[in-house]
Amino acid sequence: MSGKQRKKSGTGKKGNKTITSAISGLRHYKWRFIFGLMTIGFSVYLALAYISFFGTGYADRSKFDLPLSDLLFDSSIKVENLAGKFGAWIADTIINDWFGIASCSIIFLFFISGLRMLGARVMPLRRTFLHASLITIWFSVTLGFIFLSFADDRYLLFGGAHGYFISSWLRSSIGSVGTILVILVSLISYLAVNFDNFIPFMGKKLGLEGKLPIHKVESKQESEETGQDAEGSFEKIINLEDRAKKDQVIKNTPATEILVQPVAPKREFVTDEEPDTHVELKIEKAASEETIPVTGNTPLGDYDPTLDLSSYQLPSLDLLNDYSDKDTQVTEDELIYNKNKIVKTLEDYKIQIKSIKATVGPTVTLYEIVPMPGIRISKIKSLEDDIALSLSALGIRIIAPIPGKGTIGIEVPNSEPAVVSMKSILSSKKFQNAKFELPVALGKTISNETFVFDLTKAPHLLVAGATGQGKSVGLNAIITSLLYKKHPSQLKFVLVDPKKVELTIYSKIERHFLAKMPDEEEPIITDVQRVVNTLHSLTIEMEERYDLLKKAHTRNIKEYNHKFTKRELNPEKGHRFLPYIVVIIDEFADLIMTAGKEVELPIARIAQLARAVGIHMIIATQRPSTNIITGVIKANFPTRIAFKVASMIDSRTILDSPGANHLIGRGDMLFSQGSDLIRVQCAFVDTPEVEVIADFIGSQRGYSTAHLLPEYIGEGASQEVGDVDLSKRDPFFEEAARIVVANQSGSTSLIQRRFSIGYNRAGRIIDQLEAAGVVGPFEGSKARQVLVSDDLELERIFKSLQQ
Ligand SMILES: Nc1ncnc2c1ncn2[C@@H]1O[C@H](COP(=O)(O)OP(=O)(O)OP(=O)(O)O)[C@@H](O)[C@H]1O
Repeated sequence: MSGKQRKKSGTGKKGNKTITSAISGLRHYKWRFIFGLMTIGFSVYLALAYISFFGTGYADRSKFDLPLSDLLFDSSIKVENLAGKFGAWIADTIINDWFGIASCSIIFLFFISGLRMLGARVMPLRRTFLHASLITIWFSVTLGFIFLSFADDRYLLFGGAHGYFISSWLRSSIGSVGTILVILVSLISYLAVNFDNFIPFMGKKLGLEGKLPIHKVESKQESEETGQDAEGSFEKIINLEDRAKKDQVIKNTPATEILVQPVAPKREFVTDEEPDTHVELKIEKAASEETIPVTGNTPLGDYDPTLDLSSYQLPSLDLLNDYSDKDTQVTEDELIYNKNKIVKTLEDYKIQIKSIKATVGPTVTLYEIVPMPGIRISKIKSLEDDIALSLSALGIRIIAPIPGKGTIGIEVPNSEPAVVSMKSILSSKKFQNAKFELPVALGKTISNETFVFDLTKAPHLLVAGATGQGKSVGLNAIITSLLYKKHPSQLKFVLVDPKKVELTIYSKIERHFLAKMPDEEEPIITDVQRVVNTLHSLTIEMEERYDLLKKAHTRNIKEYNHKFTKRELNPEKGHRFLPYIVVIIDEFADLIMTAGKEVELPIARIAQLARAVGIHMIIATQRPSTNIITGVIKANFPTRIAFKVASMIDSRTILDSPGANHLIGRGDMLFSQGSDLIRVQCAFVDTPEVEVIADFIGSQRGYSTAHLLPEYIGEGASQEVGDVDLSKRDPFFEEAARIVVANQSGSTSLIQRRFSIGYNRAGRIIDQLEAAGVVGPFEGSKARQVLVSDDLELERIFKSLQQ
């Protein structure tokens, strides 16, 4: 390729990049806000022009035949329309030249688009557009037909030019009666397709009840669910797709069948001549033909936790920026210069080299040398500073020997480090094909390989580094990788950010990915007391999860969830799908300084035990001193990440070895797991990119609240049964007692879940049950013993309480 050609293709690439970055810039929420506002403004203006046209169109009609430029720029021409000359012209165009008075749908569509750009969760655009278009065309033709004979001498064409043209064509082709039939049949078909209750409604009106091919069960369930009558509403049309799926779940059809079922039009389920129950029967038959599970339960497909938010879409890679234009290659000259300097410095100290090999990484190049036999490795190691001096470069690190290779490595920073974009890392095969439970793509290693690790194996992570060296970017990279792989039903974050700036971006994904205690306002925890309470609440969650694991005879969350999805665990007995919980604590030092042991102990306890139940912690600090990263913390956080730190002592505090003090900053880091120490260039993800991702997730349908952690009762709360006043029993008391006896389990969480109440109230009910003699006393984390064995005995207790 000639130099010219190369230059040309380079420019083309750059052009593409400019367009891509411009597009991703436009997706930024601020731009969306501006466009949204402009679109709404335009729709209001159109509405004004449209409404005003009905009063002023007659007076203005002589102006509409003028060319637009004359109309707009000739100041002697005046119009009556309140939206001015342009308004008069556009109203005349959309009404008379297009679809007549039904053109108001265009204004409505603009308005809805504007609201959606502003982030409002109103009607889905594509479906609204489809329905609005069908309704507009129908009205246009119908009005065109009705007012056909007035068309020539009026300033207002009710059906517009479109309606006039189509209806006159229809009338000349199939006559007036044919046209009326077309209009009526199309209307009835539309209503029948989109309103489930239309056919039964018509059947009833025409006295054909029970003779029409309808799906009674579905209609019944639907009206029970919505409380709406036959006519339904537009809202109902647009929710049809979701509801169709939900109905399938209710009917216990196998999951595989649900997924392949065409969702929206319910008429798919209708078989012309068959009785109402046919569809139901067919589904059940299909299910019973499958092998019946050993448990003898009704055969069900695997439980799919993602069905709760079945339309959820993972963020796409387009949301991320590509920083590859900042990619700079290390030149051959630079490599040779560095090699010569290294060889010369070593020779100065009488160290002969057999061979030297360079591996170019994104920010650092590794020179691997094989010394002549008889050279002591410690001698080379001691020359770190001399080599740094001769290369006049900071951040030189000597690895002697490179584990498993028998060579000595000298890492030299590149003169122009490249930025490793998050996009390149997430699009890598290694990450895309990663089969880990919680895959985290961190960056690129020195040999330019994508570095991916499994957080569940970590199982907790300590991140440290001096200020401004890339910690926050690192945390964002971790969160981003998880968001790109996991469905909201599978993962929840607990975010602690005493600085109140770094993690607040994620509050938008509260109803998808965040967990918090009930009654908490803010999803991101910034206050020390709330941190302490949340940590205790996590400890309760951990204990509850251990209970569930024990009851299910499983050893860890993976086995438990597997059993649950295979429907081998009964939700009636308190079993539930357990999402992973990742607790991220930024600025851990601030917490330790203010709350000391109050936070250290629960953190250590969770870190010691929570691995098996799917709770993982990531704590970050800029002050890696021994009073912050204590022995207890260190012992429980085996995986550590060190960004550049100020001193060798700090490096030892984090990694138990020097090295982090020789890093070059800007995301250059050492990843330590067990005895492995890997140098990685952290992927770069900028705050606006994270905002766009959070916006994308936040704008999708989510759960009604954040994932709720168990309520935590402070230490002072009384457990005294003597205080319980049985004359003021909770309204759920009797029902709770029946559940406890039926399940023979006196667990607070069971009651909490059954009645969807907070931990405090469930705890009070349990105390009342204890006072009434239904359950035994408090036994630590174990569920209480149930003292009543059957309903008869329970009824006797209820009677005695009423006396
Ligand atoms: N992986 C990276 N690649 C390129 N540049 C980076 C990378 N990580 C960080 N930087 C640069 O370093 C700057 C500081 O990073 P960051 O905000 O993550 O530091 P920090 O350690 O969190 O600082 P603080 O503790 O003060 O919040 C970023 O604005 C960015 O310019």
